[in-house]
Amino acid sequence: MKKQTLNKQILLTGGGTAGHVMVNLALIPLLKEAGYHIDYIGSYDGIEKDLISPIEGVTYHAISTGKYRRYRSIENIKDPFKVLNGIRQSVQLIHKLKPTIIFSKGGFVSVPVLIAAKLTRTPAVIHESDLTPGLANKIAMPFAKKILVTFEETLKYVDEKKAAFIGAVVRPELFEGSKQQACQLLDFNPNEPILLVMGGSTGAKHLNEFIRSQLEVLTKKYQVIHLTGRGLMDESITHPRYRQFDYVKAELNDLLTSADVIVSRAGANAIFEFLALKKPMLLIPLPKRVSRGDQVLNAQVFEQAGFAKVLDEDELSATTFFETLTQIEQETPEIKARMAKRDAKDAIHHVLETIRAHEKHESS
Ligand SMILES: CC(=O)N[C@H]1[C@@H](OP(=O)(O)OP(=O)(O)OC[C@H]2O[C@@H](n3ccc(=O)[nH]c3=O)[C@H](O)[C@@H]2O)O[C@H](CO)[C@@H](O)[C@@H]1O
Repeated sequence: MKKQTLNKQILLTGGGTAGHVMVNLALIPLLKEAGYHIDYIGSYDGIEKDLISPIEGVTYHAISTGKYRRYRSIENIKDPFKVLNGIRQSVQLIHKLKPTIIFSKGGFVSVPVLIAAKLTRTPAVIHESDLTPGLANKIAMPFAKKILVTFEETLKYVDEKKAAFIGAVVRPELFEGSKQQACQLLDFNPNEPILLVMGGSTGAKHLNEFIRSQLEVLTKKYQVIHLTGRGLMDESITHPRYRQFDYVKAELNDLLTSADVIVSRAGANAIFEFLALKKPMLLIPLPKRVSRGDQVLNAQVFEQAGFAKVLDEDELSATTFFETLTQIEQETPEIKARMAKRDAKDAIHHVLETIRAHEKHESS
């Protein structure tokens, strides 16, 4: 009798910002270990291409995608056609690759893939890291088999029969950072305080400009690491106590570990990483007027839990900024004690178990 082997073929998707790729990055090593063939659908030029395509053992497929903009633009008329083309390409890829399951981390690139999943009756599991679901995940929810969420509060926004609260997925390598290595790389003194600024994977122009305007005062007390976002570095600034990077990959764990305090936007992945590494944080969320307001809600939950202090971007001034930083310094032992009590869930294994529970069982 011919021996039957289980065909484990997974199709991953998600992108647009790094936040929509991180869970996939954490998942890929586990999937490889479990013997999956891994394909990834992303856009032609998004950050997911840069982060995923170099990974050995993962085949990256680029498709045409559209995006929803909150402002009037000619692109809003062209984009539905791009999405239609992306659906056609995804259906073709699904027919060719025959995945037993699709896992989506959200972002606009995932919309055509998930519509194609529905058309081809391929089971899909989705993950939402923000407190309120993003548009792509909202579109996918009715036909997803399971919706995994990072915030417990998200359960009230999704179909409770399908949803599971799993906590934050944090890449394991982030726990392996070394302050000493960071200080060597940066030529910083390990005995003096370090403040890290992160504007989110796509950067935050307003936050970047504000930090630069306060550098003289800030660097008197802190050595400053500034992650500006792609293409947003200001090469004209050279200061012995200031280092800027547009986007860091492998060294991120050292840089985060070295920080005594973090000033950041409130992207879901980043703030849970700071929490996992027990870093007190001052959050300046992306305002609701330029987004769907997800970061404002993420930040509120962290403030209520006593993990973060939050400043509205419209209230940001030298006075409010330095007053809030001083409060954080004074309360650091209590903040860290609250963070230490936080139950660290093994979220990434929950993702893998859910995938296994919902995939089609086909033999080859
Ligand atoms: C503008 C926008 O739409 N932002 C959204 C996007 O944010 P964005 O992708 O910016 O934010 P997240 O905090 O979720 O993720 C950023 C990720 O990039 C990593 N990182 C960052 C800088 C760097 O130099 N190197 C690096 O590896 C961080 O460690 C983190 O894992 O997705 C998040 C999760 O859905 C949302 O909460 C944000 O509102």
